[in-house]
Amino acid sequence: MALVPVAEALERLLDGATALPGESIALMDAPDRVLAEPVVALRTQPPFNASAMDGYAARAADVASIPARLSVIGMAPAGRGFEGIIGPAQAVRIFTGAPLPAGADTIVIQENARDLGGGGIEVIEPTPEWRNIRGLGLDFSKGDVLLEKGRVLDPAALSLAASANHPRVSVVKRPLVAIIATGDELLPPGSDLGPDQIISSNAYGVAAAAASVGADALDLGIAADHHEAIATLVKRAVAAGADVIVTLGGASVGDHDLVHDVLTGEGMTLDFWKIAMRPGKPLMFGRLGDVRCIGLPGNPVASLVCTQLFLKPLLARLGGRVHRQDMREARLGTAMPANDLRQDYVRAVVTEEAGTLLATPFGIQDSSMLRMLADANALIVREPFAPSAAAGAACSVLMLR
Ligand SMILES: Nc1nc2c(c(=O)[nH]1)N[C@H]1C(S)=C(S)[C@@H](COP(=O)(O)OP(=O)(O)OC[C@H]3O[C@@H](n4cnc5c(N)ncnc54)[C@H](O)[C@@H]3O)O[C@H]1N2
Ligand code: MOO
Repeated sequence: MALVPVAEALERLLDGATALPGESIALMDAPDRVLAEPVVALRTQPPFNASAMDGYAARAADVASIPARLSVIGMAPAGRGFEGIIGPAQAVRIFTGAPLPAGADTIVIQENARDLGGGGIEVIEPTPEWRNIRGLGLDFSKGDVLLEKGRVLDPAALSLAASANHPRVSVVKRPLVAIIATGDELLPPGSDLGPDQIISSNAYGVAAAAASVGADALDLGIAADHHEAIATLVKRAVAAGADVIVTLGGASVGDHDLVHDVLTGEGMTLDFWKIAMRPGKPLMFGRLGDVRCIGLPGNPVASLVCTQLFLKPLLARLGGRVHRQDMREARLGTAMPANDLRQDYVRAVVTEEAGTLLATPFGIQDSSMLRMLADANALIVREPFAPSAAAGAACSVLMLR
């Protein structure tokens, strides 16, 4: 079977992936969630003409020129408006946020008034009409669409939704990705290892990547290399309502690489298996009903590079989010040989020198080497059949952090 080009593999994997249905949640639980429906104002804000300052509500005609002496006939704190009407040469002591009393059409800030005692004040600064007043509906009016569907609920959006009188919002369900590690050699971190065993590491990075695009991960642990063990965890993933099942390892051609057979046995329709990419050639993708199944290669670096390139965009889509890879132009720090048919993602360190990014690849690129991946901050992307390139040549890099 010909290897599927990376761009085509991504297209096929994302085909038909749209935001999951909405769910209603309390606003306090909604930070960083994505709106499934627009937020429409249930009220007008401010709901009355409001004082923007502490001072005196007055008639502009009385305070247009100074000196102006007024008698204070009442008080209007926020939350309790003055119920009378302000007449000529009268004022009401008012505080920020209080409704403008009837008859008043300006606010004299208290710094511009002197208390004369006995209920009188003298205004010492002329104050024009409508000064220091927030008009009815200055912020928004009932029925306004305040936040569009797809908006990520950042702090300002959350406070706005609250202000519009919504205790709950409808947000896109968080995608659920079930993760199944496979391999007789694997044990969880903290284990006493036998001589032929290693630690199962891939699920941790995959789960973190899922969380970084707003998805939930369900770690189903490690299945031994036999059909029933893997099938049991696949069934568990489906029963848990996973939107995506990720298997780790067992995707290649070895006698113990059972993932394909198990998944198809459970009803998966294979879309593609094996792509023109290094690392990550054994990547598998299929659909089990509505559940997308991604078979990640076992080699840890291949697992995580495929997660970056395929799983994160898919989960972002399902979560109603836009995901862009952070691609930059750089210069090669060292020469690179010609590439073969697989698009290469070369672990590298990118530094900035005099405004130019310099990408220096690591000398060894074995896809088992997690330490080098953790030391890398970027992947140099080499197109299939790219010719050899000299140090200083332009290159594309995918920034990882
Ligand atoms: N004859 C061929 N052999 C291999 C090919 C090939 O095309 N022909 N492809 C190679 C490539 S590329 C990769 S990548 C690996 C991936 O194969 P699998 O997906 O079947 O992975 P495994 O064989 O199960 O494991 C490979 C390697 O990774 C370790 N591993 C597996 N799972 C985990 C985990 N959860 N955490 C940490 N490490 C894990 C496993 O112990 C192996 O060392 O196949 C090549 N072979
Ligand atoms: O995907 Mo494999 O990791 O190319 O080594």
